[in-house]
Amino acid sequence: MKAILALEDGTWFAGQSFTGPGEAGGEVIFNTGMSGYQEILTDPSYYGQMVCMTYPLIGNYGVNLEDVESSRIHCPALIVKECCKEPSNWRSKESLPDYLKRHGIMGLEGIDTRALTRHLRIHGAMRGIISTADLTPEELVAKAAALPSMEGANLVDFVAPKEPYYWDGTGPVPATMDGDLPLWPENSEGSLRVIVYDYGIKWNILRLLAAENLTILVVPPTFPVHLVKKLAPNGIFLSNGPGDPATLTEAIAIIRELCELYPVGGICLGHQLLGIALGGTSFKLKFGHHGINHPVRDDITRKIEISSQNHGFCVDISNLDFLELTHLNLNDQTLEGFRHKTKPIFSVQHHPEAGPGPHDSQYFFARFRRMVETGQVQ
Ligand SMILES: NC(=O)CC[C@H](N)C(=O)O
Repeated sequence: MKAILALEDGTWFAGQSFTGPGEAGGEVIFNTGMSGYQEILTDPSYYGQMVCMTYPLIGNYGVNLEDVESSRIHCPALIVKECCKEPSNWRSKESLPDYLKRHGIMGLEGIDTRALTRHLRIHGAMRGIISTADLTPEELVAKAAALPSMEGANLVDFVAPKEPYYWDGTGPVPATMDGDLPLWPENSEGSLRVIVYDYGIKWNILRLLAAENLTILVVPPTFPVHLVKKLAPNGIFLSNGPGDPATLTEAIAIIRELCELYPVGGICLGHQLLGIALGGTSFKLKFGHHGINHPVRDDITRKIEISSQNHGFCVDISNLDFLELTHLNLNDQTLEGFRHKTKPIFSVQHHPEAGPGPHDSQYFFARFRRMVETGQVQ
């Protein structure tokens, strides 16, 4: 079925919908991973973003039950050169088109994804509409231009939990409550206890925190500090998530207080919020970093890591002399991580949990555990 992708700047591409009739809108970005489409689709940080995969054949290993990063798909649409309709893999339970259809997500194929990617690289990520409706490209361009911009978008409420929960190894389980106070999981006295702020967390982060033998209690973005104090955790973790970090003023104010009280670590949106809470500012990157082969230098070990990345914003902490830059992106020299010079606080912009991607940065979780245990960043 014919479908058109129209961008806000007037550019448009004609292709085919492989998910039937429909319409979807959002910020159009590209991801350079050759695989990992299932993790990308279910990563809540992609909420509101239509992802164009630069690799030309997507879907050939199908969809399985294990590779999910949350319980649903968050991208409004997936854009590919060619979608494989007959997957072949021992773990596959469903084809990519069936999976997208079951979740009501648009799939567009048959466009020149290389031309689209080059366009976004030159002109920056922009709003777009994909539609099978009988509308002219000009009408669709006007619709795309009327969509809300990613800059200034507060999207966390669409993906974050409303209530505290535990992680049982495979999914979230509602926390036992005493009034408005969630309780730590049973028999967790004596273990290292971490409160995880969930702004749209990827499950692999929870899997890897749990693998460090940390007891986890996951809470919503505006979980108040007075309840944190009652729970007396050993540390705080701030998750990834969608949208513009600067809009999350309540979460930022909470983090600012928490930094005075506990060891704090963060990933991606969590890193950005931490940077802003400590006095930095955020800005939008031209087309963002979305892929699984981004080189990062860890200035603590002087090692180079190939990392998984997915972010459209970045933080500037250059005027804060109490923070030390620990990680640098070697593609564009942007900030990838920092630590506090005197307090147990550190974070990274990339995704050490991979899901999808290489495992070079997974030491983050052991480093986080050591910080929670010793009160010092090493
Ligand atoms: N993966 C994330 O946490 C993304 C953070 C933020 N929404 C950004 O695009 O920069």
